[in-house]
Amino acid sequence: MQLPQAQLAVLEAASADDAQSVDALAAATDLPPETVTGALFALEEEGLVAVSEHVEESITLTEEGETYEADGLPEVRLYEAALDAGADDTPAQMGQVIGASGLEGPQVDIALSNYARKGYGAIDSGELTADSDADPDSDPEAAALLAIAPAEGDDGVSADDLELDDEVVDQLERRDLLERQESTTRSATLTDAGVTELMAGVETAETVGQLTPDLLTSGDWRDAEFAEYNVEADAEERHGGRMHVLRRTAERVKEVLVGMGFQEMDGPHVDADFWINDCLFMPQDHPARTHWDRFALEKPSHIDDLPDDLVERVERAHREGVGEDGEGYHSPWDEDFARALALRGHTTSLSTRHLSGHQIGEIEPPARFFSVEKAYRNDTLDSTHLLEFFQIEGWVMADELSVRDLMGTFEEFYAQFGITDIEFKPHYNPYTEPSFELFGTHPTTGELIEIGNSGIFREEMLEPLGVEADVMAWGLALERLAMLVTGAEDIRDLHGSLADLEFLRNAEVIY
Ligand SMILES: N[C@@H](Cc1ccccc1)C(=O)O
Repeated sequence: MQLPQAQLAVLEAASADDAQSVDALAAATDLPPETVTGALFALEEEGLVAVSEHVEESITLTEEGETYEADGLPEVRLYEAALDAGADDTPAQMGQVIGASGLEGPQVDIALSNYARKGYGAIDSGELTADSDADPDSDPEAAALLAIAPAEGDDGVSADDLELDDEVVDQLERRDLLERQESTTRSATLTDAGVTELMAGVETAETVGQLTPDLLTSGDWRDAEFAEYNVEADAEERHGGRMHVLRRTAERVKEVLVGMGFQEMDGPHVDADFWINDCLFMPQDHPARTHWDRFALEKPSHIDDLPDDLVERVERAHREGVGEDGEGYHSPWDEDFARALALRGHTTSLSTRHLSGHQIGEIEPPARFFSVEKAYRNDTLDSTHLLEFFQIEGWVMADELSVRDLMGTFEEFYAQFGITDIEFKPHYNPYTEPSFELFGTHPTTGELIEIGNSGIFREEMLEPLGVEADVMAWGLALERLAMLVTGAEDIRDLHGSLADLEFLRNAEVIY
């Protein structure tokens, strides 16, 4: 019989008695593991080898798990401090024991929530007792951490080898102290037919793996035997470049909005407070206008050019209000304050610029505009907040708009991303009445997350801008939409210096 070279090499390296793994066969034949796997599948099809698969679970400690493996579990450290404080005898002040334990930050909560569960003692109205029978040396979770901790150079241990208690492992997994991985190993033995063929003598068949220009020009391709493709063979993963999930989500959002009849707005990232806040009837002493939220510009610090007539009308709206029963804010209004430059805290500055007629000329109703652009806020970074983020800004100008139009627009928009369960909550903005926040359900955590803010622009804002029709408007968070669409649980996985490359490589934007 004739076999392609790789298959023959694998057949010769295989044994009838001992199952050999792909890695062992790869080492013996000097072939890459994926070639060996391919050859094995072909040989199995010929009935010459039997291939068995073994799914192995391996366990590794997370960074937090490693910390506790080295320093002790927080609840054990708390117990030890409690014993030192004599809490096995008389209850001790919780604050003191925590101080003495050296536990800090989130570890304190972790210690407290595991302390009673694991029988180390009780916590009651600020006092802590220690159970003198508890034995941290036989803490099963601590023992499991030790057993799993890798020896130098090891990458993960086989779960089977460890003989760990399933419940303990589950518990540690819930605590995010370990991770499980599964890998499939294949091994092969010669079948009787394989042995027989080998004894009868197998020759190398000249097979061609790749069609070359030579084969084509010489005409040799006519007689060549081509190696078969094996689409199931394991192969090395290659990661090419791809468009970032956020960028892809943004592109998709633009397509959807253009499809819904919207036109795109453009405008400056650094803008005068006038356009960012004053035109929105935001009082100059509003807390969001202080340095806490705002990235002010030092150079230049003020805009040169504002339309005088508009400044005058906006000032009047702030001071006196709009309409017969207008009241205004009774707070100072200062033009210099309105001229100050900052990184825009929302892209609603683009909407005020456009609605005023000063950006692209007068806009007549009905009109629909949007932007998907960056906004900047001096927030505290956490799993749902970044200092800069993308807002999906939009507005519709028409006669007789109602809340139903607003809700219907969101339902139509989010449905394009498979999100059909958005929820609305009444909200307050100085520039809209009524106002709504939008929430979506996170696909994996099930948590409700805020995805946007919206409303119908009020008279006090529209009148100075010279708009007579109704305008409904919104600012939606692109990152939050991306979280709902991709299942990302932490916004910092998406962008910034902590971005999760693995996630970015594999995340899909489904629509
Ligand atoms: N500017 C608001 C969003 C918004 C825009 C327009 C109308 C209502 C709300 C925000 O950043 O949250």
